[in-house]
Amino acid sequence: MFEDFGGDAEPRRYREALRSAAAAVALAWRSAPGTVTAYMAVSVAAGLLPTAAALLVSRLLDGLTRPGYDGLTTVAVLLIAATLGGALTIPLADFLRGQSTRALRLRVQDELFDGVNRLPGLRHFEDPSFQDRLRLAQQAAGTAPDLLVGSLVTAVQAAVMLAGFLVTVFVINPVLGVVTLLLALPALRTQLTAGRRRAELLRDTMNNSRREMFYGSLLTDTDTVKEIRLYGLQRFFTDRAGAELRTVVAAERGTELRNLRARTPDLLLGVAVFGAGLLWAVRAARQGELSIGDVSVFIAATAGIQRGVEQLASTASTAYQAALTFTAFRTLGEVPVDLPLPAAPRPVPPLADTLELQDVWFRYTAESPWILRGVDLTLTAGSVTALVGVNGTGKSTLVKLLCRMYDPTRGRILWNGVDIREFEPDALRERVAAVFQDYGRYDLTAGENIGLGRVARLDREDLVAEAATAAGIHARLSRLGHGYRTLLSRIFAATGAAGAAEGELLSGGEWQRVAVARAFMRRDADMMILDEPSSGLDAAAEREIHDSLRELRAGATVLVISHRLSTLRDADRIAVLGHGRVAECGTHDQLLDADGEYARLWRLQAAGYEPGHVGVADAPAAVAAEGAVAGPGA
Ligand SMILES: Nc1ncnc2c1ncn2[C@@H]1O[C@H](COP(=O)(O)OP(=O)(O)OP(=O)(O)O)[C@@H](O)[C@H]1O
Repeated sequence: MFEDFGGDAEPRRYREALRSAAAAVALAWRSAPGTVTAYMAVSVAAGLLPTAAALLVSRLLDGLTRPGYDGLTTVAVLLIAATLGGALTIPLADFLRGQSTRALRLRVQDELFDGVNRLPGLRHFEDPSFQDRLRLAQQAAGTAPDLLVGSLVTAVQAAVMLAGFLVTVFVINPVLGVVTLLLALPALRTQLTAGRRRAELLRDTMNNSRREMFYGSLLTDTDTVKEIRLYGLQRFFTDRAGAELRTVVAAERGTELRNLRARTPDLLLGVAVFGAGLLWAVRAARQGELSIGDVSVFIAATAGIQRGVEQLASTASTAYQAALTFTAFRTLGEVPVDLPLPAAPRPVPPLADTLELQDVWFRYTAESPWILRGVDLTLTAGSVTALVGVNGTGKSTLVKLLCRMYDPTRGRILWNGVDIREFEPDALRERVAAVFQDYGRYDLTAGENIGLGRVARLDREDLVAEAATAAGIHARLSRLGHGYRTLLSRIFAATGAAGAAEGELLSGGEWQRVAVARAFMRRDADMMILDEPSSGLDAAAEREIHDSLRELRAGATVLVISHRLSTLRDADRIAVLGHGRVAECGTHDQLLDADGEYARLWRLQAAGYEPGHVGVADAPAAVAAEGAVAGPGA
């Protein structure tokens, strides 16, 4: 596992790395088998050429010193051919590597998103350690397979070159050959440790790197840049980004210093062996035991072996690091799904009876406080239920449970009497339309922003316009430069024929209507959930949406959450959530008669405006009411 590779026993870590390396190479192979084969072949050929060139140089030198030797031209031509081959294989290998990297990028994107999309709930996405892991997986998936294939090729090249040089040195001085080869072992171990340290560094600083990116994005994000300027936060966030980066850089420096210290003895030893070999070769040449050509080959081969050993070791280091980080990607598919899925899911029937929360308890983690503490609530099919309560009482949390983004920690939610855990989450969600409090604003066209509500009908302009009309946004969207095809974006520019940027902006309330229209694309949904659907709307729009809802909801079961009680008085039932439970439940009149929390909230808001009338005066009134109730209820 990714979490374990720092503290694990060495052999198990190597095994994990090997599995990851195999998976990464297999991934690269699956992406572009032909290109990867060609790349390897060209690279191996490139590895053979230096040895061939060294041998040819030796032949040439010997030929020059041997009177009457007539093969000089052939040797020279071969040497030129080897040089030419060397020159050609480099750009060709580069191109092939680029090709395989491009194919890999396409493949990785699919596999990564498949790994993420198979998680049905929200829990992992709201867990910072999962976010760290995801980021590492993303980073590793994009680079590790390529690095590993590259390392494999480099290793084969280095091994081929090494073998050639080793044979040469063995022929001249077997002892020196063995010693030089043995030197590879400590160097290899040092480099593997260096690779592990780098992989651990990447993992351990991922949170800092993500924060650094986050602070950086705040400084440029269109959503935050306004406040940043108003409050003069540029320096503040720049410093924070800088502090995170400094932490990463300091950790990197520490790791690289440790790696350098560990490597120095290996390097010194290598030079000592080379020096000894050189002295021996010079002495042997003086005594006539070696020819000048032998000495030149010997020097080139000893240096070549050391270079090869060094290259092999550092390749192993890179590969080990890449393999360890790739573990985050490889094991992404092993992340347990956050919602247990039934072995034999039941089909979700139309909601003909009730949707019932039975003694539902919920907290986000085992350490965090209970948000819901035994909620009992029955939504009758075809009726409108309103949910009210002060800020933070868990209304939106309850919505997440109804959409099965989370499962209740205790208790059950029954759809026509069947526990919703017996359904496929996607099948359940197919039957639900929702406007979340924090709905999405997609940098897509106006039509797409609405059509996403029923993506299979994204291109049905008639249905999109119908939903927009019901949400009271049709006229506005029709007036946009390109109507429903206008890009609603502040970060992307659609370039038109004249080359002008065509993205247009909507106001907050207009965006909210677009989100409502998106939900209205699912007018066939059994359950419609509206979490503060009109908080940003003007009075007329709010009335319009509620009228549409009345018209559209025919047959649908509706749950509306709102702080504006005036918009909820027509609901069939109003449930007041307080202290994690349904404190009161009834019709508007029943709750007023009961003279409890609802009646108190109602009177507070009514003091600001006529009940039922929604006008400009309701905004301050609502704020005043919320402020007044937040204290005791919170
Ligand atoms: N993902 C989360 N992880 C941990 N705690 C959360 C998470 N989301 C919400 N909470 C906590 O759950 C509590 C209830 O939040 P929730 O959004 O459900 O309240 P609400 O009743 O909808 O509030 P409001 O009226 O302000 O919209 C809050 O105190 C919040 O801190």
